Amino acid sequence: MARTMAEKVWEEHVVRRADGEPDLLYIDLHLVHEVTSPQAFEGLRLAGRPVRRPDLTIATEDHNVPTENILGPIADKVSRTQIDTLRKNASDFGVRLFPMGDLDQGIVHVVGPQLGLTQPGMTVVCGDSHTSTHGAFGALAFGIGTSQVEHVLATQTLPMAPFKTMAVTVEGSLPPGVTAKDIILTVIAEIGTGGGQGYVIEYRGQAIRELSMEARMTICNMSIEAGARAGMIAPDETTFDYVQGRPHAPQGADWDAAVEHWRSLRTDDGASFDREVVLDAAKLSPFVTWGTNPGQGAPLDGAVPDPEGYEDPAERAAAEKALDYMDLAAGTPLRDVRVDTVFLGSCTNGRIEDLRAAAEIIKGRRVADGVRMLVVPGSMRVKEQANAEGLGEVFTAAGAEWREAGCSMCLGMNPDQLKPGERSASTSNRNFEGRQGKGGRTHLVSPLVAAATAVRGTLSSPADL
Ligand SMILES: CC(C)[C@H](C(=O)O)[C@@H](O)C(=O)O
Ligand code: SF4
Repeated sequence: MARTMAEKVWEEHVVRRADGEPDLLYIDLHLVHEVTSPQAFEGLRLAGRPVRRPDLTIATEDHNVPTENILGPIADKVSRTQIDTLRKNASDFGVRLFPMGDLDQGIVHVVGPQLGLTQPGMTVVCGDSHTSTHGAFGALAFGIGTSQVEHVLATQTLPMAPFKTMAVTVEGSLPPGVTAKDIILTVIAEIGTGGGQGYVIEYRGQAIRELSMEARMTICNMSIEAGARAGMIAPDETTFDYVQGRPHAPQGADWDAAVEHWRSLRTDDGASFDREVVLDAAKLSPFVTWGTNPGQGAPLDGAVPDPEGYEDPAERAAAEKALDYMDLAAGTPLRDVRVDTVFLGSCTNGRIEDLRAAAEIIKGRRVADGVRMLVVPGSMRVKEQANAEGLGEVFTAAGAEWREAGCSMCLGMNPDQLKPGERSASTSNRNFEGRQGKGGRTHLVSPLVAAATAVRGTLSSPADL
């Protein structure tokens, strides 16, 4: 029978199947960070169990790290405790850790792919919802909770409930100036933040095939914002070129065998999906959010919607509440919305291509008066590469702050936060109330829109400059 890619990868990892029980899956790669791992390690400690496969487990510091003065002590006590606990756990259990100051440190979802740890056909888990990022390689990658983290640490397996399959096909080529971020924000606005619930989404079609690996990661990263269990893209030459030669990639004959296997993972012709969504790339344009969930978005060319326009009473009420929190009036052109802060970074858009795209726009220009721009590389390797290409200088010459790697202003777990009432254009993935700091207001945007907005001070695209 014709099968989808997700079904193939799943089947290859089933180690136990029994009637009326979830399949027990083998886990190829377990990524760990400081926020969701302390109780999991503590559970092992209490049970006197070791980590089953320390060689398949890798930890990094990202959420709680400051992005300035990283070698000094962490001022915030909670953050310091989280980091110290991870360091102790990694050392007690023999897990490799990338601490602040290490060249391999960075956001967990940037570090895995960059080291070649993430590979096609793998099962990847992490106690983090944006683990869906790794699906860009044709891996089946799930965010898991802390009790599941403990299960994987102890057994390298995980019982998993069955999933439904969805295909999101983006036909044709993207117009210039339209990016992966615009695709995924449009998809979420279309299917809603609950539209993906229970599904593994496979993104396909010409526009997806034409994306770089980094852009594919941006798309899969936000699958969770549509409520999906995971997102995937079929591995192809773009994938193989990206993985080849990375520190953990297979080599020589192993590489050839791996590529042959990876090619077999694509969805068979004639395989059926439980749901299909089709988008025409030519109709897409820069897309931004106006509300307080990632599905409340509109084309930048448009205006803040009128809640009266929603037929569904729940959607209308949500829009009213969002506009109130965001302090926006219905009908305001989105281009007139003034921001205080621009945040370029996160596991959605903090990779080298994102920085390059933004730097190209910022180069020779200035960040607008009264606007603060934070540029935060997703990893220290990204920072190193950016500096080698002169991008750091471009950002600082324009008046932006060029920081060290971490989650930073993507969420308020470190010193990089919005003040109450401040408004940001942010390349991250969540615009929930208070996400970037208590009372902060977030507009999700692409790196191109972030850069143009920094220059003009109002939500803008490079075409406006
Ligand atoms: C802290 C962590 C559990 C959380 C997640 O799971 O996604 C964070 O990374 C986020 O983006 O909100
Ligand atoms: S960058 Fe943001 S979304 Fe990504 S792992 Fe960190 S907090 Fe979560």
